[in-house]
Amino acid sequence: MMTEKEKMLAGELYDASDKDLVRDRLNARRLTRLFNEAMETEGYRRKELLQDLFGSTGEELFIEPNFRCDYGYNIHVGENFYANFSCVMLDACEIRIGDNCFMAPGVHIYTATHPIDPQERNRGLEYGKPVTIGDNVWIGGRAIINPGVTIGDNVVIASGAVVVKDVPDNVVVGGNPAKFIKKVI
Ligand SMILES: CC(=O)SCCNC(=O)CCNC(=O)[C@H](O)C(C)(C)COP(=O)(O)OP(=O)(O)OC[C@H]1O[C@@H](n2cnc3c(N)ncnc32)[C@H](O)[C@@H]1OP(=O)(O)O
Repeated sequence: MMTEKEKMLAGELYDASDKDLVRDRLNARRLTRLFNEAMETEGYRRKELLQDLFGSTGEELFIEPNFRCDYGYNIHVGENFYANFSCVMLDACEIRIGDNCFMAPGVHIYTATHPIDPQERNRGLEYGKPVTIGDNVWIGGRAIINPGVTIGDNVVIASGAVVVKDVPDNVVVGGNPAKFIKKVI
């Protein structure tokens, strides 16, 4: 029989009140609290805390506090990752981000979702869909990346975009829902 964690990672309905998942979220809250409280002069400690929190990282990464996530271990960022203030990543499923990706303030990435049917939703079960972001992606301020979205390489997401569908390589998209704006030369 699958554990609740295995179901969560497989994108199946799962019970988030499962004791192992509660423990894992508490650990992520502890690490993010320590990260968010670390002094601006403690760059090395901040980086170590992120490396403990995330599933994998490159050598170079910098996140401006405050940062929030659910589990941390489902987040994989490539080389040279940067996120500005108030980034939120709900990582019930994997969030995979390539190399040289930059996030402006207030970017939210969600893998977590709930059933549309209220009866099913009220049973307390939820599920997730992974998010994948390619290399050389810049996400503008207060953009939201919805569950299940894949973003290609060399993409710019305009500020305030709500990305609900996959985005191909080499384009700028924006708006709610995000649509093609122009090609990246
Ligand atoms: C780590 C950090 O990033 S911190 C920096 C924080 N800064 C930001 O988040 C800024 C993000 N920048 C943007 O959103 C910019 O508008 C960009 C990069 C998407 C586009 O900039 P430019 O290439 O200069 O495009 P330009 O201003 O000419 O606009 C092109 C078209 O896109 C539209 N557009 C521009 N920005 C947006 C937006 N945020 N949402 C929707 N449409 C937009 C314009 O209205 C224009 O449409 P039109 O051709 O019909 O007139």
